[in-house]
Amino acid sequence: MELLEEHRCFEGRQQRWRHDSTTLNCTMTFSIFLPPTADNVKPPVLYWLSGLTCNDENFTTKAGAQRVAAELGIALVMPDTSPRGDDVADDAGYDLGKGAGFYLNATQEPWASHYRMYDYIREELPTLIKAQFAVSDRAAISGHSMGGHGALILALKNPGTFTSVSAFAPIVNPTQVPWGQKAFSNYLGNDESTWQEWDSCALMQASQSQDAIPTLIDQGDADQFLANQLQPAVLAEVARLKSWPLTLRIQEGHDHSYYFIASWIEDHLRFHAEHLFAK
Ligand SMILES: N[C@@H](CCC(=O)N[C@@H](CSC=O)C(=O)NCC(=O)O)C(=O)O
Repeated sequence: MELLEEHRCFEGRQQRWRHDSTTLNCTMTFSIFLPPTADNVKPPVLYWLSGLTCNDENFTTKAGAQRVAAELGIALVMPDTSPRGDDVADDAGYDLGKGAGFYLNATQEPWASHYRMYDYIREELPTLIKAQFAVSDRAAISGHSMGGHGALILALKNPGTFTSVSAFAPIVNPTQVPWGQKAFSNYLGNDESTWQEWDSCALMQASQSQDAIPTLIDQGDADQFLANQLQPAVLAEVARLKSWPLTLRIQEGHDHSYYFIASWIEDHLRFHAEHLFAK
């Protein structure tokens, strides 16, 4: 691992690291915020998954999460959104290829050799974080848009791994909307039955009641992608039918930007803290 940057931030440390990923078969960069802690106290971790076109720095520099994470004693881990490098397949569109990994494991060429973001976030990155940093085993997950989809599917597919999940303007039903259909047909192929295991609505529909975890979704009503890409009400309806503890909040006047995330991230951190620190 190579330390690329380090900054004091409130009473904690904001760092950026580069490492070789065996899962993704390329060099990756991630950011981490380490809060101040008393000696021998290991903070829990909130994994943040960003959206289309992002890398690890969008959330780090725009969301303003560090002040409250420092106060609460939560470490923040911000991975990149896709594999990177000259030999990694890409597409001219902003919604496919680099910056658009969709947190799944691709099965189709030319994507399959690198695009395994699901395995990277589920296994390789947490293993590395726990080995290299003094953090506890307790973890929660959150994300925005494509990253909200990622957070939801990671939580739904891995019962017991996360204490809680939250999302800002997530793509909840990717099998039914243009962003998801473009990504899934390329990464997974045209057999739509293989898409279901990457769709949070389908996963929640098939979930067991004992696996439900507290879930918070914020959605701006002035979001330009709300009607044709996001539709969080579809997941809220599945949650209602399954008695899954999901709270969907519609935030008046907010769009899809990081100004929206910055406005509500404190609520999400306090929501996760309640569950990360529960006895
Ligand atoms: N360029 C695109 C829209 C790209 C965009 O809005 N990206 C969002 C995430 S969208 C869903 O995953 C984002 O977070 N951008 C980075 C930022 O710092 O704002 C278009 O013009 O339509």
